Amino acid sequence: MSDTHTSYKATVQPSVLKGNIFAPASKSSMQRACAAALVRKGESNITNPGISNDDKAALGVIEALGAKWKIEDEILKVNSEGVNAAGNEINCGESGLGIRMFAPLVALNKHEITINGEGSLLTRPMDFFDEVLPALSVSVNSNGGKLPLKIKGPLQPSNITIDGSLSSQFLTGLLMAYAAADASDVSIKVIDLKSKPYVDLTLKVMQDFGLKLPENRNYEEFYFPAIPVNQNATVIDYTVEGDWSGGAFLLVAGAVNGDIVVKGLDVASTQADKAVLQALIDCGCKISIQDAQIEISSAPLKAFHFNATDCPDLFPPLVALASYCEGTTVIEGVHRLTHKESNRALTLQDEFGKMGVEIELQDNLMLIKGGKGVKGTKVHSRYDHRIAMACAVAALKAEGDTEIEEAQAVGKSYPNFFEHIQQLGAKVEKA
Ligand SMILES: O=C(O)C1=C[C@@H](OP(=O)(O)O)[C@@H](O)[C@H](O)C1
Ligand SMILES: C=C(OP(=O)(O)O)C(=O)O
Repeated sequence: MSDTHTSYKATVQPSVLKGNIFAPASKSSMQRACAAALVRKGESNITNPGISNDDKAALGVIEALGAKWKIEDEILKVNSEGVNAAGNEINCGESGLGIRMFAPLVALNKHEITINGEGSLLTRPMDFFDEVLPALSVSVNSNGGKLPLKIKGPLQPSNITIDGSLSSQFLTGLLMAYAAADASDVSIKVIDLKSKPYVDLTLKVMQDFGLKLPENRNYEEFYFPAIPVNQNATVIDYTVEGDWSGGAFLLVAGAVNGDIVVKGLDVASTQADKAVLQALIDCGCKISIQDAQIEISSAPLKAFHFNATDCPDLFPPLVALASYCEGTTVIEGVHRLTHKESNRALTLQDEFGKMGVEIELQDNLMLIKGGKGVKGTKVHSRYDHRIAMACAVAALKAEGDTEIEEAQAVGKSYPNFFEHIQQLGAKVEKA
């Protein structure tokens, strides 16, 4: 497998896309599957495993927490006896979901374990754990609310109330850990939960792996009943879903300058970023949504309104789309962008500004003044995979070439992104 961390610049020339492409595996689905396969005792066979840096980090974590895994005939086979860390260090790479989902699982161990990460993860907030884990009998020592975290359990589920407004990922981790600890007659109450569909995905994966499932009381309370569950009965077969988050860039590429078919995206998925379909319909591109594939091609595009509060990862592809839509597009949910791999409201404003697209930020609203032409120039990924992909898609119909520095950032979620658009006819050079 090629190294997805080595720095490179990608130069994208204006290109018309044509043909068929499969969306990549969803890292949200894959990372959850890894966690669920670790939690249950027995064998899990995971088809369509992801290969992104975040996915690889998740495999490293479950191994450090006691699971054994191998890839055979393209199927990821995980064997676990439940969470049981041999060592005292865990590294979550650059994955926000990784640290927030695995930290409560790490806390199931009795001995002290240090959790660390890399790149932008080192500056993202983790103070949630300082506040919440002590209420579950876990001692925590963070670096002023940042990584590294030193955690010593074992975590004991109890009735707690948490704040869900910063990220849903903390809840995802607690739900997995409560299931692993066989939580009984206890609930997690959540105030102001954001990114709700991501919690639906967590519950779906827990169900698919036969873990103990809480009752979802209107996203305000998750109640684990006092009924025991046999989490270990059979071999589990799970298929990692196609990725609506990465797929959104392909779909937008089709809408901006193409006539393509994107396969492997399930319209019945609980993934938050499936909502990209609404924006595509509203902007007036040609789109035909079928069970197994989406056909999409360009047409005169018009500005649209979209609320991305619960699907914040759609901001970057939608900004690329809005750049080509006549009029001012308004996207709500800017507050959700501050603590991603970059502060995405500002990085989108800066990098698209270089391409001649004016973006105005009005508190929670982003206004993109589209339809005035996009100019190819030198931009920077800001070490954020979604900024790199947004610039690349915007480059497809720009005037002149676009040079994207530190384009290897795409490896976090979609290492084959540039190869995929090349297969569709995009002229891309990596150097
Ligand atoms: O659970 C997940 O897989 C994710 C949840 C979202 O984060 P928030 O819940 O912090 O919005 C999303 O932005 C992130 O890329 C992946
Ligand atoms: C924010 C993202 O991921 P995470 O929070 O898991 O690092 C993302 O993929 O855009």
